[in-house]
Amino acid sequence: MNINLDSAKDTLCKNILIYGYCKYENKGCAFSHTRAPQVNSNGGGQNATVPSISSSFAANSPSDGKRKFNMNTPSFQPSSVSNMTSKFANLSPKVKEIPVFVPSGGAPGMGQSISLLSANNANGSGLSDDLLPQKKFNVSTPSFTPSSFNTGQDFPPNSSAGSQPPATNPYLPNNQNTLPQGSGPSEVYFQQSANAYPLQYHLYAPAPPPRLTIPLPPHETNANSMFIPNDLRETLQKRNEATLQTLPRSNLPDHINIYHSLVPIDKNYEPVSKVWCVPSSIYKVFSNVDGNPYALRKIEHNFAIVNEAPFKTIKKWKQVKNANIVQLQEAFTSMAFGKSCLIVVYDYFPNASTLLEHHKRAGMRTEPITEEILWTYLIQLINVLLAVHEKGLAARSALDLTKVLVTNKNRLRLSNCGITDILNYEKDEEEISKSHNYFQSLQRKDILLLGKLILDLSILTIPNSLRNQSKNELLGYLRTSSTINFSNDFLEVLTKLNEESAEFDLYKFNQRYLTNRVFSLMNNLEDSADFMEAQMSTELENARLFRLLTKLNFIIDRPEAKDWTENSSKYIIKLFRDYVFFQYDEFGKPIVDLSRVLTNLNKLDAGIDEKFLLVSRDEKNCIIVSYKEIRDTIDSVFRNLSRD
Ligand SMILES: Nc1ncnc2c1ncn2[C@@H]1O[C@H](COP(=O)(O)OP(=O)(O)OP(=O)(O)O)[C@@H](O)[C@H]1O
Repeated sequence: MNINLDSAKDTLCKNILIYGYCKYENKGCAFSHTRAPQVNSNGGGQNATVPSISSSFAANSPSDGKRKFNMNTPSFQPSSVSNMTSKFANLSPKVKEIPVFVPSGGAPGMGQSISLLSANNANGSGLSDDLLPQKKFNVSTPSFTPSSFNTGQDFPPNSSAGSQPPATNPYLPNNQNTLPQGSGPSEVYFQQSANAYPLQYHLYAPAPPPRLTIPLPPHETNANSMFIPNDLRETLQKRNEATLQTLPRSNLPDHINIYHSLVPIDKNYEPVSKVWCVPSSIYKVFSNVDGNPYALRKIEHNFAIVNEAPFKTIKKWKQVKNANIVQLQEAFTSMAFGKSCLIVVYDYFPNASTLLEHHKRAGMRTEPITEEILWTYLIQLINVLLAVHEKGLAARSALDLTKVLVTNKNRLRLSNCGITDILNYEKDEEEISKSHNYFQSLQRKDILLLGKLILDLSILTIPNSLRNQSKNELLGYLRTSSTINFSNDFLEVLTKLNEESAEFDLYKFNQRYLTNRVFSLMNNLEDSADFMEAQMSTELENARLFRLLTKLNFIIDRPEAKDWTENSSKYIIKLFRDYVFFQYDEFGKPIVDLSRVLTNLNKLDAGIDEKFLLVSRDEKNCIIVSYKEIRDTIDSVFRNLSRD
């Protein structure tokens, strides 16, 4: 290993950083063993303006300072930096040796197009004037809350238009028990979360419509194409927001077994479930064990659950692994709500909606039904039914428009599985004692439920007044209507699924009617995966560039840093910042070019040998320097900073 002894003695030994001591300290280790000074937990000295930070870190750190929070720790530092001491130490730049070009009298010349105009920087040193200690970052500074989100006062002007009647929220204290017009319960919970800082989506300028887009030459691109599309980003951000949403005040229990932070997620709160005919509600919760969010279903059962027997299918349900099911985690009873309730916990899918909500929500914009969507749904539901039946189970009431979730574009998941098995346990046991084929008959009923579900969705294409007919009449109407354009294949499948014959072989049905359709679905899924991968690759560099910018901001304009003179190594960092961000064109107009920033930062991060000219703001000093030299300087200054 090549170690530059000159620079090594200024570099803190990695063993000190990681272990707190170096066993080679007096046995030839060339690196510095001077320990960092102690953090004063009383907030003295440098830390006086940030007492809360210093005291909290001090409380957690051992007195010898070994484990002091340090940006230089191996987990944080990019590998290129940690290798720097050994690999590139002898390449560290000697700024004083870099040729300095001083133009005579600051005459306009080669540096003009990148001249840095700074009206308020009269001293020309490149330093900003506002280096006052009170400007230090302080965590106790009150945070900014947008006025429209003040707790309990205003609601955002764009909250959904008053289409729903006021509902009663059973979980709020009495004085706030009425929801404003048009706000679903979850929206109100969100507003009342005192610590919520909703993202202002409008801050991201949307891409202009194609007719307004200025045609660009083929080698140019605009900022929108460099990042993931706005709508995809917004969807993902909204999901994150929904996942992290909390409810500060409620009369819900603090925790139920290992689950805490309950937030109701029923969009249309109904006290009694239409499917199980017992009071039921669903909450987003967090697990104490793994910290993940889950959907917790509470059911107030009207019979006593005194032993494990009703839960006998739960183990099997937990074993059903399928892309089209909401995974069941566990089921138990709890007294946390004041009386015995059945609790069933599932995976949580933020902002998921039920098929009913997705296609038929009163007063809301819903996705119109097409034959292609119905084929996609059918294939996914048959896929999950095959997996469920294979385990000797039956989906039962999970095959309902209010229980099948849409978790992504055209992506279905069967949810709330296993609940009917628990609630119907005694009746099922009776039936099983009478007939050994009871579960097979339930599986046959699943096919009829599936047929009904697809039929219910298909009739959303016909006028409302014609929907209240019998199953056979509806099928007849769909076949003969001149306004409905379902293919013969689809109508045959729909009829087959709704036939009440004793025998139905799901595998044969699959082979006969769905094989060709599966290829088309597979094609769409592959396209979607390719799209997502392409989007991910546009964001690939973000973390790297963010770390680089963070480093630059840690270094530049530090209030306590005095050494920014022209001969200091830090000077070129500052000139580089000016070169990247504070450029003006030949007409004196600021250059706000994102691709230029990205190009420069990428070159800096890669540390390439390309040389370029940096000019001081007063245009008296010019330095020719390479990206590699700047990167090495930044690394060395940052190392020193994190060692102090
Ligand atoms: N696992 C889950 N992850 C995320 N959201 C879920 C999950 N399960 C259900 N939801 C959401 O919870 C909401 C309420 O579901 P629920 O099954 O109670 O519907 P419902 O129409 O009220 O039916 P019911 O009449 O049985 O109460 C739906 O918007 C659904 O999207």
